[in-house]
Amino acid sequence: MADDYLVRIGKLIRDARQHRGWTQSQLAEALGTSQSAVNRIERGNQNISLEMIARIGEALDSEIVSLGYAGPMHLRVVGGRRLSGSIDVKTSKNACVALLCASLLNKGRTVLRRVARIEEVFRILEVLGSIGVRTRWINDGVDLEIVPPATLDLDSIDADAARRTRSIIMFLGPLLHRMDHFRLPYAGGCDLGTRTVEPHMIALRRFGLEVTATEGVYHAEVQRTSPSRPIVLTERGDTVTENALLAAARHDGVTVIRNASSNYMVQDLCFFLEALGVRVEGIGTTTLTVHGVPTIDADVDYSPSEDPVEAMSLLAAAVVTESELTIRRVPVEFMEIELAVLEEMGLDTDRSAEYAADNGRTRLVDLTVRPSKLEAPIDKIHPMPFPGLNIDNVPFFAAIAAVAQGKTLIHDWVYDNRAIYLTDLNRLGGRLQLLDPHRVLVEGPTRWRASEMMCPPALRPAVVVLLAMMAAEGTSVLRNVYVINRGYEELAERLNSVGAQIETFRDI
Ligand SMILES: CC(=O)N[C@H]1[C@@H](OP(=O)(O)OP(=O)(O)OC[C@H]2O[C@@H](n3ccc(=O)[nH]c3=O)[C@H](O)[C@@H]2O)O[C@H](CO)[C@@H](O)[C@@H]1O
Ligand SMILES: C=C(OP(=O)(O)O)C(=O)O
Repeated sequence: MADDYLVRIGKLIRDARQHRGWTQSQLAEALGTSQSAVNRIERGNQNISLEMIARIGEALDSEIVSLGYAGPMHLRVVGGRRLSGSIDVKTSKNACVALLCASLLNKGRTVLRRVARIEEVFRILEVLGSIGVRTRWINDGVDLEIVPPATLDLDSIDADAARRTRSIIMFLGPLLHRMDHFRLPYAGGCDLGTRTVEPHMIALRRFGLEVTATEGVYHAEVQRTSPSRPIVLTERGDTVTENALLAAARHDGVTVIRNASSNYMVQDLCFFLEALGVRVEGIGTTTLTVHGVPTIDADVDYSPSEDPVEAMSLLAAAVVTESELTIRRVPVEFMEIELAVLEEMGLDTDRSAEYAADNGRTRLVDLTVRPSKLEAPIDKIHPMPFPGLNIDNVPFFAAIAAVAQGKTLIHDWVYDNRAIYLTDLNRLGGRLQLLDPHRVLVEGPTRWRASEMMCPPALRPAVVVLLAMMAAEGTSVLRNVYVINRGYEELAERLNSVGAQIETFRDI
């Protein structure tokens, strides 16, 4: 009976694949598996998980095999287990989405290596596909190839996919060189309260872009012009700096951008622009001088760097579970303040010699974290633009502070909502007091207890809750984890590979 079931599913998959006009190899590539595995699945000779059926359904865009995909994904966590061994940091969500937007600058073929297979990237790929850009996973689903068409079809844009990301805003910079008027759906992303796009508009206006916003749509009109003096960003934001860089890259002349972010994703974008033939001076500083080139037609191959926020997440996983864990490929320059604060709190770590990331520029180390007796830091934890403590790393200090002795004040001055979500840790035994929407007082140490709850609607707080569940004895359930999958590739599976016990399941 069981075998018969597999044969029937296999036939459904074969029919859906043939309906799509794909070979077994093409489906294998989309799934990051081998042609022989697809062959076995189609003949009913391979046990197939609901997860795999869901992925096939997604790849083939087929309702027939989308069983298990339609419902949201949940996690069941058996906590109280120590982690051990080593785990690699993947490439960053924030650089990958910026580089995908940047590929729109290039007439030629862009290959991005080891791109994180995360929902945020999938949404941007859906948007790119809908406007005529050819994208495919190559080399067993590890790398991405992107080939834009001669003319983009913005009228067919996948608005649902676009609205689920904030990164779509970075289409503005490249598009202003390709068309005189266009429409884009409003930018979405995590629910972190109001996030302004005004600094983007102020910067891009200098290139002749005017945007009016009505009913969920940006209407863009372009009368190309040259910024006659340096562009001074009103905020040192990451995506606004990237948008200004994207506009400057194809602007025929030299553009100076002041108060630029020098954060990791901005640096990766600068290195990529250099690979496209655009000279950028001042990388790593707050003044960027861009020598634009009006036409970019290059076959380019670039490797985005590792994610400092994922590195911080894995470090926090080790700390809250009191484990010894080696986190490999940590982009150490973008973790320096975090590591200095943790050292003051008493965290015992060991670093390997530095080595270069595949982009040849970013410095990496392997970091071993050991179980330590932590004390609350004397000063509050608060973010600053790079080279300050990364805003996306702040939530992880809530989990770490919860296992330290004493009271830690966390001050997230940046986002309206993110600190509030951290109080979800109280449902797992945490003692966090919300002083106001931006400040949380965390008292440790914590005796975690298992619980069942919905994921907070913001990526980092959601992962923080997951980490606390990993520390809590017993079985916890975290419901609807799309928001985690937005920024982390197979996080549960990877944590399981170092000793966690996390099962994914869905409502059917
Ligand atoms: C795709 C991507 O790369 N997303 C990152 C990027 O989003 P992004 O660049 O879109 O960040 P925002 O523009 O939303 O800026 C974050 C918040 O910081 C405030 N702000 C920022 C800079 C500044 O000098 N003054 C100021 O007040 C903004 O008003 C906003 O409330 O940067 C954020 C802040 O590092 C990160 O959390 C996001 O993960
Ligand atoms: C806030 C974040 O991302 P985004 O800008 O994509 O919403 C994040 O990565 O934590």
